[in-house]
Amino acid sequence: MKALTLGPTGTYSHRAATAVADEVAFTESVTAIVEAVAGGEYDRGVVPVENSIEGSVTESLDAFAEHDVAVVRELITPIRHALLAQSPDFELIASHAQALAQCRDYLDAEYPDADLEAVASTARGVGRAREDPSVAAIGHPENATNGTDLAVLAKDIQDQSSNATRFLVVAPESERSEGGGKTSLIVYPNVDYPGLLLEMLEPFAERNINMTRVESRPSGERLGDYVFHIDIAAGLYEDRTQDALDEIETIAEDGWVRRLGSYDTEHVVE
Ligand SMILES: O=C(O)C(=O)Cc1ccccc1
Repeated sequence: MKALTLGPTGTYSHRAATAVADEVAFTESVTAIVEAVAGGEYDRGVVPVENSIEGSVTESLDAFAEHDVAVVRELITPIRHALLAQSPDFELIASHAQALAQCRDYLDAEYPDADLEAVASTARGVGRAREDPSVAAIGHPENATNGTDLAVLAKDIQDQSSNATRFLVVAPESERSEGGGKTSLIVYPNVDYPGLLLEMLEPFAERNINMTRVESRPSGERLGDYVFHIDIAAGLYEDRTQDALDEIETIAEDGWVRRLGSYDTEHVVE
C-alpha cells in the first residue's frame, strides 16, 4: 500500500507513515495530501492533526471539511525534537511552525537572538541547514545520521517532555469503516441561535458518549459561522452513535454532517 505524506524524507509524518504503508511518497502541504487521496491518486494519506503542546494543525482540519475522504486509522507518536546544524555558530533556525512553537521556551532561553523561519516541514528545515552553515534546524535527531554534515547540538528540546502528535490516516471515502472505538465527525449547522452548541452536545451526553474533542473552525462563508470538528469515544456501528447522529442531523438540517469514520487508537513508538 502506498501512502502520501508530508515530506521530504525525515519528517515526523514520514516516520508515522512507514508504520502504515510499505511505500511512502511526499508532498509539502497537508491539503495536497487530502486532495490526492480524495482524487483517487493515493490509497492512503498520513496527516498530522493535533499536538499535545501546540494544539490543532488547522490546515488538516480545514482539508477534511473541504474534501470527501474517510479516516481509517489514528496514530499517536511521541515527538522528541533535536537541534541540528553544521556548527553552533548559526543565525537562523528553520523548522515547521509547530516544531518552532513546541520549542519556544527553549529557543527564547538559549538562542534569544536567532531568527526563526517557518518552512513546510521539519525535514525541509534540515535541508536548509545542510545547504547553509548559518542555518540550524529542529527535527528528529536521525536527520543528522548517515553522510550529513549536521551535528546534533541538543536533544529533547521540546518545552514539555511528553510531547505527542496525533496523525490521522485518510483513505478514499468508499473505505470508511463503522468499526472501532472512536469516531471523527464534522458538523456544519449553518444556523446560529442561543444554545446551539449545547444542543449539539446533548445527544452525546444523554447516551453516555464521551466527546474526546470539539473544535470550531471558521466555515469561510461569513464571519461568526463555524464548522465543528467532533471526535467521540464510540463507533459508528453502535446504535447509540446512530441515534445521537440522527438528532445531530436534525439540528444541522440546513447544513451537513460528515461521518469521517471509526477507528481504534494506535500508539507508534519513535
Ligand atoms: O514537519 C514534520 O516533520 C511533520 O511531520 C509535521 C510535524 C511537525 C512537528 C511535530 C509533529 C509533526
